Amino acid sequence: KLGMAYKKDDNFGEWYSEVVVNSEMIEYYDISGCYILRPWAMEIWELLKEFFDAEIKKLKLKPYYFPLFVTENVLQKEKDHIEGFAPEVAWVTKSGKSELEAPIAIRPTSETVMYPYFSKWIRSHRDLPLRCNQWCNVVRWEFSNPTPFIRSREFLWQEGHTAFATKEEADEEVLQILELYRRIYEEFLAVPVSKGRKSEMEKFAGGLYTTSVEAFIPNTGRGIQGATSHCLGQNFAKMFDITFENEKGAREMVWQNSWAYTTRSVILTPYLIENLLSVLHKLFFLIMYRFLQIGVMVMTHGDDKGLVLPPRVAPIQVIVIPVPYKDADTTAIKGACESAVYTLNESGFRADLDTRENYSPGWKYSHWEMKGVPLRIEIGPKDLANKQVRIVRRDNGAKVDIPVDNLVDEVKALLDDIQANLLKTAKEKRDACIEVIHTWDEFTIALNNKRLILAPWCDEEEVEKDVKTRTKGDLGAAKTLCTPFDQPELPEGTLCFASGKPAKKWSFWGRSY
Ligand SMILES: O=C(C[C@H]1NCCC[C@H]1O)Cn1cnc2c(c1=O)CCCC2
Ligand SMILES: [Mg+2]
Repeated sequence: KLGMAYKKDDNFGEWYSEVVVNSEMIEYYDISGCYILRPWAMEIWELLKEFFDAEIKKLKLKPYYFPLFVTENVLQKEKDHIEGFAPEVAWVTKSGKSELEAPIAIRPTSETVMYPYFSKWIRSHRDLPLRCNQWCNVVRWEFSNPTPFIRSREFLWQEGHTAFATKEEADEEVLQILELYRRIYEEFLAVPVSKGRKSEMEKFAGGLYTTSVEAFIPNTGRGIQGATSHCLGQNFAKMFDITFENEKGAREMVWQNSWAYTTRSVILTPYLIENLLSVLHKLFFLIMYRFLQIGVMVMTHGDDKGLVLPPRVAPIQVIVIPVPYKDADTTAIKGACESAVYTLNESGFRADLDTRENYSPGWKYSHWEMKGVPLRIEIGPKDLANKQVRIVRRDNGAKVDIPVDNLVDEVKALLDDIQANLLKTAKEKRDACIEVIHTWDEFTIALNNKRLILAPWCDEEEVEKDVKTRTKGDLGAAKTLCTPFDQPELPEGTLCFASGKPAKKWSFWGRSY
């Protein structure tokens, strides 16, 4: 399938759904809310996993695998904050024809699976810190409230669960992990994010505080929460009796963190919200595509020709295409292509060639542009004669002829430039959306202009709730996205934009996914 039916700026949701299918990232599945991850998506996920896993091993994280299933009574231990989530929990009630005595839950997250064993394993301060990470799938049978849409139900993630003797150690690790999440976005996906702290209302209810990296999609004017790194305080230690004997022989509760970069996000929500009416008669668009990192990357860099992949996550960084003319020496051209690929692979690049006879060069150009491959190399008779290759950039379409002898250096320079260029462009676009406001009127105007709003706030939860109420609408209410660690100057006497009380901090506000 070539060419896009939808334009990114005209019909974002449809454009997005088309891109992820045409680029062969996902295939829709016959259970709504589930999808098949094809190699073009899984290879990206595996590149991110390779980086993150290596980095957390430096932080002494150990790999575990806990069961998919959790019993009802253990799950209920989180009852004080879980009841809000209860509808999302999927249960196994039968095996074959017979009912199970007691239903068994499928993990929606693994605190209740893990922490009874943390309680058993942690006895003395010598057993600390305990650092556990698992790569797995989780199931959340989510329903997006008013619309009849079923949100996706299974996703992949990594979940880190750590326990320390002191709060200081926990606080430090929260930020170490958050920095890794920032790197995933900015250094791999070339997506700019803001590090900050969630408000009391937006944080994980079971924790002490939540930090997150927040991205923003200019096309829809919506913030998107990236990964989250929570300090749980001693809340779960109390729930699950996770205590240790300290050096003085006294018994203390541990301090815990949990953190995930969840490959989930409601990608079609912008589609849902933006096109609620058209959506209703397009019920077949039931697909919820939750692939946080990758979804945000597609949205940020994609264009009307399809995906644009940052080189550091591109499964193929360079595609080599022979351009034979009728009387050309096709064997020599093919040989030149093969040696170019060989040279690049030997130098550590992910290069491949497309020698399929049944497709024209032109068709191949469009196909690999749709898949977002950062560089295309064309080799025709002229290139062969001049001992050169033609390189075409996917991000800006620039064409350059380079001597075969300089191939590796030129490709390296081009890929580095593309990676930097994608982040720089995305940062400029995101920054252009940021609007600093001081009054309620400025806030509502900025909100309707799809801005990422930076506003002085009194930090009162009642006020946050009030803003949500006052901005209700079919585009969704405004909410706090995070309080950025990087705080601008707050002049004495600055008042909260919503309550008029003395402002305590600058926070990012906006609509979100
Ligand atoms: O999962 C978390 C917190 C925490 N879990 C571990 C990784 C980090 C972070 O996501 C919050 N949460 C979200 N969603 C649900 C639950 C839940 O606890 C429990 C019930 C089902 C739905
Ligand atoms: Mg949820």
